[in-house]
Amino acid sequence: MAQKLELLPAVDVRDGQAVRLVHGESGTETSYGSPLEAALTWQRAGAEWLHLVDLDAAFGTGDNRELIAEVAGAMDLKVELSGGIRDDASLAAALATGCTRVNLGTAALETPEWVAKVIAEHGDKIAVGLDVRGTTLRGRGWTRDGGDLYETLARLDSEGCARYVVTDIAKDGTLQGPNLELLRNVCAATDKPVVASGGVSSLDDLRALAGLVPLGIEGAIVGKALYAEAFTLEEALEAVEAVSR
Ligand SMILES: O=C(O)c1ccccc1N[C@@H]1O[C@H](COP(=O)(O)O)[C@@H](O)[C@H]1O
Repeated sequence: MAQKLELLPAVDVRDGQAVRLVHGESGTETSYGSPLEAALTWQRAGAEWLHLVDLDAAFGTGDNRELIAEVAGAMDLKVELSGGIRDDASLAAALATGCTRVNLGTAALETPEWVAKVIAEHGDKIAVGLDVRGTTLRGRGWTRDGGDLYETLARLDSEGCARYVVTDIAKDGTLQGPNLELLRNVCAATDKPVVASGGVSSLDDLRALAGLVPLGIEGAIVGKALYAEAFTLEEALEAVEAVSR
């Protein structure tokens, strides 16, 4: 039996609300109400993971730290926490939520020494989010260029980074399908597991990602497709289970 693709339904929080953005652009929010209710909905549907993002912290427009801690604390499932984790204090607050791992974006581009240190200290509790346009990384709410994808990947690999969360910004929030070519290329460049993010629109997209598990794709973040009810989480879990049988 092949390894099953892990599914990570996303709850992105802006100004206290669960939202989805298009291309990660501030101002494109569609609101989906209470983040806790959204997270509990995915948990009740059988999710094993939650991808929980503090978008205000990522954009530098404040934070939702207490709410994020409340959501993470209410979950029985595994939580991957992202957004604004850039120094010792924000990392300590993130880990104190009891999350399974954190996902660092901007810090990996702007403070590589600190990221190397926390990778050495925390091992697989640290993932790095590689958020790209083409092959150029973007940080600070995806508003600033942050270097070349493959150079950064090689550096992080050499520092022992445990896994990567790869987002094609051009696909994120668009329901246009994941960038399979990018994901194949990243998997070819690292031996570490890769979580795919951006563009999932259908069960066929999830089946295509499940087909990349042997290359190193470990999981897929699903956002807008679930909120737009393109399929249910139960259907998604069944679809990836079927590929692994
Ligand atoms: O998830 C989004 O839609 C998103 C949009 C714009 C910016 C960030 C976004 N998401 C997450 O934020 C972290 C990066 O945060 P930081 O740079 O470490 O502060 C990234 O990993 C995405 O998961």
